[in-house]
Amino acid sequence: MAEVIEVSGVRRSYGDYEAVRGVTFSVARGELFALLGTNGAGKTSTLEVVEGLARPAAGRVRVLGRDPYTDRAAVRPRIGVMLQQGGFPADLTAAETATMWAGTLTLPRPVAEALELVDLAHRADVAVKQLSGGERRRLDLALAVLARPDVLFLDEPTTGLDPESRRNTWRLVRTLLDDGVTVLLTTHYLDEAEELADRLAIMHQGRIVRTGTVAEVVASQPATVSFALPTSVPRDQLPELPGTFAVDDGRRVELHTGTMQATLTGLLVWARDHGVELHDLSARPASLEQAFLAVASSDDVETERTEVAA
Ligand SMILES: Nc1ncnc2c1ncn2[C@@H]1O[C@H](COP(=O)(O)OP(=O)(O)OP(=O)(O)O)[C@@H](O)[C@H]1O
Repeated sequence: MAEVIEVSGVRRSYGDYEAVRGVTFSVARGELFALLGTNGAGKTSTLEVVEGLARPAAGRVRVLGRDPYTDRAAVRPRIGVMLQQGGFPADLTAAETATMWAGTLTLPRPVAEALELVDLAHRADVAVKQLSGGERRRLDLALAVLARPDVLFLDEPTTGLDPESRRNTWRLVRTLLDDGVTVLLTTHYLDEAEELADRLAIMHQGRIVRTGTVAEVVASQPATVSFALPTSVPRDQLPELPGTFAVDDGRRVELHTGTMQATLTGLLVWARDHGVELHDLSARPASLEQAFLAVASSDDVETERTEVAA
């Protein structure tokens, strides 16, 4: 499948500070790729380079086969951009804002259709300054889809939206993907990434530290098997199983394992052979949140180590 977005070894600096430190990924047509990461990880800095708003200090970017910075005139008409903070003239209405923006485009959607797509048709004649934060966000999205873009960049598109509006936005994004639009998204909402992303990357301190499908990224973390041990069974009678035992003050036992099936089999065979009934037995894979937190905390440890060494 043809790659619509290709990013290879991209670096970006602000003065002496290198915010993006060699980022590589690609996105195929009709695919949604999500960039996740801690605050300041470099998501927006990366997105701006791919959008052609900034030149990378090093590396190569292609969008629809062209350099989005040097070949901006060719790329810009085919992309839609929803920035983290869109600036609108406050006194224009939503419809006037969209009409003004449509005037800069070659073959825009009808303004009414774009507002309808983001559920703002009923607010068309309301001045931007009177729209709520979430409504402004949706107006921003309407402008991004006005040009019928082949590639859509969404920087935290649902921040500040109520749950229903978020779900409506997700529905719109899915419709666009079905139509073959390619989407690069940044978000702090892990459920949003789980809902929408075909593949994702977790960035931290300017680098991609995990990437793949949600399932692949989650599989990098241990699953949890837990149960309550009957009081009649001493803890030291538990079998030797792969994974770490974490026994709290009560009778609850937790195992963290990278081989859930083998661990469960060992546990259940032991329980059967010893006539032990395991109460509240549960086995669950890691969540995307756990994978995310592991990335964040592993670097915290590194920072702490550095501080101790210094
Ligand atoms: N214009 C700028 N001048 C100097 N430093 C900047 C500038 N823009 C961003 N940075 C720094 O670069 C780093 C990456 O910022 P960036 O906005 O790309 O992160 P992010 O992952 O999008 O963060 P967030 O989740 O908070 O939006 C941060 O340390 C930030 O302070």
